[in-house]
Amino acid sequence: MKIAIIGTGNLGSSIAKGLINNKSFTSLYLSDRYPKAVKRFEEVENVSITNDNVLAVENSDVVIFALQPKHIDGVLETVKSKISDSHIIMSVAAGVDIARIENILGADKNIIRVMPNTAISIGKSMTCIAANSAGQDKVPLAEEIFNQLGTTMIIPEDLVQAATVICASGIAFWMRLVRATTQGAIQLGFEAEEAHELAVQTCFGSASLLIESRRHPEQEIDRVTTPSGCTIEGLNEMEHQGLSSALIQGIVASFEKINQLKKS
Ligand SMILES: NC(=O)C1=CN([C@@H]2O[C@H](COP(=O)(O)OP(=O)(O)OC[C@H]3O[C@@H](n4cnc5c(N)ncnc54)[C@H](OP(=O)(O)O)[C@@H]3O)[C@@H](O)[C@H]2O)C=CC1
Ligand SMILES: O=C(O)[C@@H]1CCC=N1
Repeated sequence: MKIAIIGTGNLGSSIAKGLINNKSFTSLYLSDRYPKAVKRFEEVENVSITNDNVLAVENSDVVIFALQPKHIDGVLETVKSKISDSHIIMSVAAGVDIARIENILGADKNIIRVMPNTAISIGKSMTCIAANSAGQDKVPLAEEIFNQLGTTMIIPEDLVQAATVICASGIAFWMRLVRATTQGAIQLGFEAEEAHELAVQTCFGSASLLIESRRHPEQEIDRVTTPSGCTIEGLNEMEHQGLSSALIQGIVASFEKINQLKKS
């Protein structure tokens, strides 16, 4: 598969790293106006680093646009004459809907909105996928690419904004929870590095338990909360302080913001 990534900042370079680790391409063009974040991939076989977006499009079948919303329209305009009916156009831009891309490239082009997160760099992304009408038969190919880089879910386009908040911004939300746990552990007497290790491994164990047991979180909580014990004491205090409510309100605030971005 001949793949191009246009825009190799935080997310574009993470996708590149995941693809390179997995060797899941026959050629990979990485294009950015200043491709510094991917310079380290210069020597990788079949990887080309460029600042020529047109060259990248011309030499690829799948083109992933990993640009900020404010840049994507301009870049699409400059490459649109090179985009054919056989190209598969993917965009990860938050708040940029398929209609906006169709307005520039045409509704007859295969357009797929993909929403991964930065864990794609280590093959652990939760990636949501939604396609336009023309691109429906290309969805299995998108699944094939992104299943190698984590887990995928096909969703209707009107849920992509919500998926962005839960899965893409979600990385930051979970990181903050890990950091808070670390701060708590330091207060209880651990060195910072030890506290970090304890927090990360416990977080990893919790997610792994849910993935492997397929049980509801509350069932796992029941197995930890000894009656009159310390766990329920801590959990109840967290809820008195608004833990669940704060998380839900944060998710809703993030969703409201992404909907404003869509209109701007
Ligand atoms: N970061 C994340 O975790 C996630 C991001 N997204 C979405 O992905 C998109 C990219 O985000 P992110 O990677 O964080 O953003 P970045 O700003 O880190 O990356 C965008 C890259 O595109 C480059 N660029 C700008 N204009 C051009 C151009 N004309 N030609 C080629 N390259 C260009 C930028 O260069 P320069 O720096 O010089 O402007 C930058 O390197 C956004 O739309 C974001 O909403 C979605 C999910 C998760
Ligand atoms: O914060 C943002 O707007 C982008 C979209 C999701 C992750 N980063």
